[in-house]
Amino acid sequence: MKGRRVLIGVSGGIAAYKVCEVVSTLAKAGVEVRAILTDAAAEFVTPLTFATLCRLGAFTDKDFWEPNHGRPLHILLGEWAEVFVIAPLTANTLAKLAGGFADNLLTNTVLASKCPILLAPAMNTDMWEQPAVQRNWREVLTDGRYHAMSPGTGMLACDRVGAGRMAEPSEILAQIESLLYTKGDRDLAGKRVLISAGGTREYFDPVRFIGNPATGKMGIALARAALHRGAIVTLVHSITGEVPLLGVRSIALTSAEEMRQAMLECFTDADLTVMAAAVADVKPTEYHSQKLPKRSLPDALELTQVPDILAELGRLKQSHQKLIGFAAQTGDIVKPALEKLRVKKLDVIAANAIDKIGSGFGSDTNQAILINAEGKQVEIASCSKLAMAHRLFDFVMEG
Ligand SMILES: Cc1cc2nc3c(=O)[nH]c(=O)nc-3n(C[C@H](O)[C@H](O)[C@H](O)COP(=O)(O)O)c2cc1C
Ligand SMILES: CC(C)(COP(=O)(O)O)[C@@H](O)C(=O)NCCC(=O)NCCS
Ligand SMILES: [Mg+2]
Repeated sequence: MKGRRVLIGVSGGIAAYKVCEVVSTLAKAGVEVRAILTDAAAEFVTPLTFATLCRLGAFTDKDFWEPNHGRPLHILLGEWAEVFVIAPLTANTLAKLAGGFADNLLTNTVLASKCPILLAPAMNTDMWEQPAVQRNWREVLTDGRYHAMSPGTGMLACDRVGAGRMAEPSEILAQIESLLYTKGDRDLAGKRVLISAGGTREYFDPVRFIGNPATGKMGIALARAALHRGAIVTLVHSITGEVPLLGVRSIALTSAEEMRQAMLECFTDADLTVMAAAVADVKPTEYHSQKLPKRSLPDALELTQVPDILAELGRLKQSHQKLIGFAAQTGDIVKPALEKLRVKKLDVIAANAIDKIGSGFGSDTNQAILINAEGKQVEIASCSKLAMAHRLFDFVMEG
């Protein structure tokens, strides 16, 4: 994202305080950031705070009317931006966007720009659910230029729990990264994408299990990337902790057998399936429903093979469906990946060197060699898992 240009529009809601973190994270990643504040936004967070975090400056309506910019400020900023983010988006500014109004720097810059615009509304539940607000929201989204970060449900600043909570900074940041990558293109629009994530656990009593270090980060990145490209996404995951993905159908489970059932159920409808989960290959043969006392623990554990989900999906695959696998390997990664691609009838495999620094389990970055059924290979150098997800979808869509 280094050197890319992101314009942040802030309208007047209390959620503006969380956008400081978005700006700070972008600036630290080397992104060129500028901010526009409405007069109401400046009541919540000062332009000085945003200007300092941005490094490149924050602008208000006072600047809009200054005669010394050379060319009009809204034209300069509109032409400069590669991605425009409006967060928080107030009911008031949303109404202006829906109507095409331009009575301040922020809304003039919207009309004087052509880049994709990411909208993150935030407001009290009664405000959000107002028919006029909902009408405006539907109206703006008919314009493909706008990308929605729909608000979530949770605790609001008025001490109420309900809809209207602004998307979290981490989600906004992820979608900015996607928009910089795709330039707003939705090449997976209407496609059903099924993704598995995380590492399964095979318990032999209520507290002890066979597992692996997978965290689900690659699968979550794939789900985000697919969602940002317009897909209808289902995420089947065995991840401990919350999966905060709004707009993704999420199925939580624990064991390989549960994952098998869920994947088989969802697979029929899927256009594209990516198996990013690390599924245990074996499970303890016996399960004890009560915790075994230490003294009763066996010296050796008898194991049984678990069904190979990916191979089963490969056998069920129809010609219109695409199936993508991951091969987490150490040492020579290409040879075993090619074998897995062929045996399991995959369309694409990502050969993943898990013994390299900044790659594989738990890390935020990844590197891989992508291989398709025709034998084409592309090496992807270390990048964020979200960037890896986009490179993978590009590779699949290019054929
Ligand atoms: C304390 C306080 C909190 C507010 N929070 C929100 C909010 O979360 N969402 C919203 O749409 N409006 C909120 N408003 C109302 C807007 O600030 C008001 O509609 C303003 O005119 C918006 O102007 P702008 O869209 O130009 O920024 C709040 C107002 C106050 C005084
Ligand atoms: C205000 C806030 C950003 C607080 O988030 P936080 O709980 O993570 O600190 C979040 O609750 C939110 O996005 N709320 C929607 C806007 C809102 O509450 N407006 C005021 C209602 S009167
Ligand atoms: Mg395996």
